[in-house]
Amino acid sequence: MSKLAALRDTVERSEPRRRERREKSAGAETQEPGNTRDTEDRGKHKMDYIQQQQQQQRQQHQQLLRLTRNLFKCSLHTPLAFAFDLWTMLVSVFNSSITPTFTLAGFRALLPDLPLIIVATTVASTLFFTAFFFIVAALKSRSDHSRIPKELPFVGKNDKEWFSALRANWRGWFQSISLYVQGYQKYSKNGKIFVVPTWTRAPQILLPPSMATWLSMQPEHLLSFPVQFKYTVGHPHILNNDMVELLIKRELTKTVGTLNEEIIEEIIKSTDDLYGGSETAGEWRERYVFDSLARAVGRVVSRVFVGAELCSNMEYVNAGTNFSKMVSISSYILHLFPEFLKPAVSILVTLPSKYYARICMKHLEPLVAQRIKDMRAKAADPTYAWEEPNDYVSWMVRESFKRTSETDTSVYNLAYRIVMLNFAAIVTTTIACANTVLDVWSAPDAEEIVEELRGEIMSVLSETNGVWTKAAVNKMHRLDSTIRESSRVSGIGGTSLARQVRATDGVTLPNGFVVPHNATIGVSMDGIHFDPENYPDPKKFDAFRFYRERMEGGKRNVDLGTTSSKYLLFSHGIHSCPGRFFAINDIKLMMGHLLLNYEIAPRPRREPNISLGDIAIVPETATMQIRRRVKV
Ligand code: HEM
Repeated sequence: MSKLAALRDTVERSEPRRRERREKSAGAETQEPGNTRDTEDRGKHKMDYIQQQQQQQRQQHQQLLRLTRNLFKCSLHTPLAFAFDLWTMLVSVFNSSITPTFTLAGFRALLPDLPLIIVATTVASTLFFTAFFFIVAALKSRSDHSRIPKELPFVGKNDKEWFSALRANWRGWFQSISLYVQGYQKYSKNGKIFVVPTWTRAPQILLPPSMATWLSMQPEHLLSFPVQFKYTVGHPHILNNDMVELLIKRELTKTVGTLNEEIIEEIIKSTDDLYGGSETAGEWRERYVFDSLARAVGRVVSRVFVGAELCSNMEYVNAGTNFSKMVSISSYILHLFPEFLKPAVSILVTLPSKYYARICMKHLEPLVAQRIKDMRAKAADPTYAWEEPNDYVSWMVRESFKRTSETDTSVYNLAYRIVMLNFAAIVTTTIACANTVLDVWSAPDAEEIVEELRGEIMSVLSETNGVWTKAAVNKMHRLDSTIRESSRVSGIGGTSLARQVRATDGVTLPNGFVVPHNATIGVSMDGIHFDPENYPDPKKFDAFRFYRERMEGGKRNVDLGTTSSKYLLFSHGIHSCPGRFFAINDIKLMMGHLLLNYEIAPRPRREPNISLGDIAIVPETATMQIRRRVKV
């Protein structure tokens, strides 16, 4: 019997039973309590009725399962059948009802078996695309590997294997951390250079830590960050422009601490919405760690970027987060293709990020246009009844008044800068918050850590009447140490200071070795962060490690914002993250508020971050049990 015939059979066989059940249940409904004479009969009848209902529900579930199994088997049959199956499944899930399933399945069952030609075309095209993808990946990896100087040791590649370059890249995709740490121990510790494969990019040449400071000081025209914004984001005139970074350094960093009242207000609103306000005290809720924090962080960061009104529009906030995710995903996909195919492939793979950028722009363009109008009106007439908000949009518009080019003045270009600012700020800050929550509340001594942190925060805030002043936040050294330590052990990826050689003649390293044009270089961040010479017992999450170094070791440069060749979360040198002081302030405020106002249940284990190539992804399925604390 063909699969489709099997489905038709299931549907037909189930129909009389369904009719019978419907009749029974209709009868039961009319006979229910009102039709019985005495109380005993009524009670018995009610019990029967409930049991009947339960049994009916059980049968419906079983049928749904059986039907779904059959539908999936049939999915293999034809693409058209697959589309129907998917639709049927979705309807069933959303309606939690079996009726539409039967209707659609019945309709599906009426379809004739589609001709063999369609089945053959589907199979042939799948095989063709798989073979095409395999050949493209094999050729690209071979060409990428051939550009690496032969004399450098390669970790994770065996030249004697068939398709050695492709297989090495595969290892670079799934075993990256062990390769980075292995190569670091064997070569970097001895001052030598080595190479690691990456599935997506060309193999990366990793330099010993002794060259990290040199690497961090190289100018952009020699070595630059290996991004593909050309394809993933476009708008080169906006990206290759100084305005975003200038305003972060000149305005945003200067205001860190001064906008804490607004930031705390937004933190309170967003955490009340997500985790419950004081009226819910004591009630446990289960929340996804990453997703819920992304919503809160997106809102908080946006308060300073775009002001009080737009920051609470969750369509805008979520679109900003999704834009960042989709740009990263499309970049990873594009890295799989050779340069000449990227323009064509990018049209398809950037559709999701373009969609989210459009949602952001729908809100940003009118905001920027209105701000320009208001600021001009106020400049022309100081009595104009309008107060300029102290946010990134105002700083940007004021800066644009000093400039003349279309890139720096058009509403579209100014609004798109905010989209890119979100890209740099939201996901990175969320990762740091999510890692901290997971590391603290999964630690064996979670309760003691939380008690000490609460004690510190309360003691500092008692000196400022509960106000989160800049000085107060700076005094929270235990909190700072906890976030820094979490980012050391959990981090954002396996390598740091990744740079592509732009100089056509290559670049000469401090030891005289010449790295060729277009090669990618960097340092093994995992190796450095897990080196026992840098951090005793390096794999342990030791929340107060840096606090002790500060208090007992007399070290002053161990706060979260200090970068060094041994601590690379924010990179190091001339390209170290300019937004880190703003990010750190936000993370401390967010964690401080959670610690003081919420209780998070200790977690049985810390789900490991997922290492994909050179990035570390916080497991999005990790959840936390959280409740509002009862204040005494
Ligand atoms: C915990 C949060 C954050 C982390 C871990 C982080 C990390 C980084 C890293 C590793 C880089 C690359 C530096 C390099 O080229 O080697 C970077 C660059 C950058 N970050 Fe951040 N960042 C964070 C938050 C932010 C925020 C909140 C903003 C904006 C307000 C921001 C704006 C930027 C910009 C504009 C660059 C590019 C700098 C350049 O090209 O020279 N970042 N960040």
